[in-house]
Amino acid sequence: MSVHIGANPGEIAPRVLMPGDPLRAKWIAETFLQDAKCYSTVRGMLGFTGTYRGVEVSVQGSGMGMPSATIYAHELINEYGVTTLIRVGTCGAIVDDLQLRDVIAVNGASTDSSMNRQRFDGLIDYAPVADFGLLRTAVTTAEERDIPVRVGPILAADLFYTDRMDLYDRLADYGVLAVEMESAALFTTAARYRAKALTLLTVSDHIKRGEKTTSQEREQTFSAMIEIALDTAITA
Ligand SMILES: O=P(O)(O)O[C@H]1O[C@H](CO)[C@@H](O)[C@H]1O
Ligand SMILES: O=c1cc[nH]c(=O)[nH]1
Repeated sequence: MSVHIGANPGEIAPRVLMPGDPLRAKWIAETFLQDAKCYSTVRGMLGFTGTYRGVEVSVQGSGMGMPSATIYAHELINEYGVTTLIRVGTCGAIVDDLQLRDVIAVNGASTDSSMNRQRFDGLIDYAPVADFGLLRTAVTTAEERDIPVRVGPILAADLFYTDRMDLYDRLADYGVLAVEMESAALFTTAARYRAKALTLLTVSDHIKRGEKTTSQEREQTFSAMIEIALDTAITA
């Protein structure tokens, strides 16, 4: 057992899907995995291992925000030998040509978090990026499944409720598609410990247009993203 994950050694697969929402983890395990078993209920941050097309896959909730996601990524890699982490999250779009439920494959994550400023003494603006092999597999998989996927960069933000919408407009001018709250930390942690990481997101909100999905939809309905993530995970 690690501090925040109640699994015994060997109970977590080398490939892990990471939704922020632990109940999305439960839904993924129950809907997509065979013989899924819950290995951790610590802090209600549920984790499951089962098989997908005969390959062992785990699903671990990671919570909201970069401090929480970093704890789970760190322990999965360093205490359970996880080599592939695929975040399956939700996001708020900030560009006009994204619609609710569109899927994004994230290639890089800008951030307003100070975590990497601490790592590099404020001297370097480190660029957290996705693993290219995972990204390529996800795009190919999506094409094979006929699921449209937008590849591009996002902002990993500390604030869900911002009062600096002007900065979102500026980021959109620079090609940033959407905002979520974990990927910069996930990509950085994976790079630091030589693991591979990717983020797939489903647009749950349009921040500029004020459009939203329900919490039930965020928990239980973003199947296209999960199918791409699972196919990518078992190919990794
Ligand atoms: O749906 P998840 O994966 O939690 O991701 C997004 O949703 C949460 C905010 O509602 C943040 O964690 C954000 O990154
Ligand atoms: O971080 C997030 C996630 C979903 N929607 C948002 O607006 N922000």
